[in-house]
Amino acid sequence: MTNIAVFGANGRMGRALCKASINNESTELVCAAVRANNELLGQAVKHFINQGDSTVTFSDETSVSADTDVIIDFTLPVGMKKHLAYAVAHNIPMVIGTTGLTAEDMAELKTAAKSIPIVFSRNYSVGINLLENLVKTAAKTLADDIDIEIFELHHKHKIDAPSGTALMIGEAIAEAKGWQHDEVAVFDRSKDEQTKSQKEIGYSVMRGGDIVGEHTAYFAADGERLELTHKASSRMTFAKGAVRAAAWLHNKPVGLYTMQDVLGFR
Ligand SMILES: NC(=O)C1=CN([C@@H]2O[C@H](COP(=O)(O)OP(=O)(O)OC[C@H]3O[C@@H](n4cnc5c(N)ncnc54)[C@H](OP(=O)(O)O)[C@@H]3O)[C@@H](O)[C@H]2O)C=CC1
Ligand SMILES: O=C(O)C1=N[C@H](C(=O)O)C[C@H](O)C1
Repeated sequence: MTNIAVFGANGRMGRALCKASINNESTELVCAAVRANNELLGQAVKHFINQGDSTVTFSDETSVSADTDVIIDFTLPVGMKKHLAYAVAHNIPMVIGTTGLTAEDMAELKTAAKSIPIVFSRNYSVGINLLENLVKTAAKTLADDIDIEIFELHHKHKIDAPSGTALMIGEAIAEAKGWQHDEVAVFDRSKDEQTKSQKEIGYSVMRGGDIVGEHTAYFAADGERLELTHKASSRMTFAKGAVRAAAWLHNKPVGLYTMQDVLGFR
């Protein structure tokens, strides 16, 4: 059994993670942590997530249950870094899904993974992790005159853009092509006064309503176009994946892992 503490437990993903931790037969939710000023402190989690059989109450993120085996964090970069420091200080493995991280944030995460085991993925669905491998095959197989674009759609509350998943897909394509992602990523064409170059990965973003998350990688040539699309229709998909990652991570050696490792894809 893996005892899980969910940080940011009142968030959209936090709620789904609490539910998934309760419902997975290899895991138990032992702690639902929120910020010290949160009005939910002390209230029963089961009422909040409509899950009848948990006795856990919301607790302060600075004092996590002593029997925690793995912390899960889907918050914001500033929160994630605070929670990462807590996990390192208390020697607790961590599953991280927070997106919008800078290169400096990633460097911090990699340093932390030298003292605790960490799974970090910008998408915990099985489908996107398979898509990551499919786009690599497409990028390697298709001729050099292909134009590559990534389009993502998310709900109106999402802060970071492009999504972490879109960047993950773009980075996978760049790696397969032998390109430096930073050199080929194009986020804005509004000031371009010339046509695109062949060595580009263009990103487009749509935000609206309650869209859970959709990603398409386009490989467009003269005369044909390949579109590889993934559509998530429930946050429980990501939550179940992250809880699966937590159970997998429990008792693993120190190091930085991804969902590709959890799924046995590499
Ligand atoms: N990797 C994946 O598969 C997925 C990743 N995500 C990512 O997960 C993250 C959260 O998304 P979502 O649940 O929709 O967002 P929400 O806005 O619903 O939740 C954010 C949570 O983070 C907490 N938080 C924010 N700032 C801090 C802080 N400084 N310290 C502590 N806690 C903080 C919030 O607490 P409070 O209410 O107190 O502000 C809240 O609980 C995003 O980065 C998103 O991109 C989402 C889905 C899948
Ligand atoms: O914020 C979200 O909702 C999501 N964020 C992740 C991302 O940035 O890729 C994953 C998923 O698409 C949902």
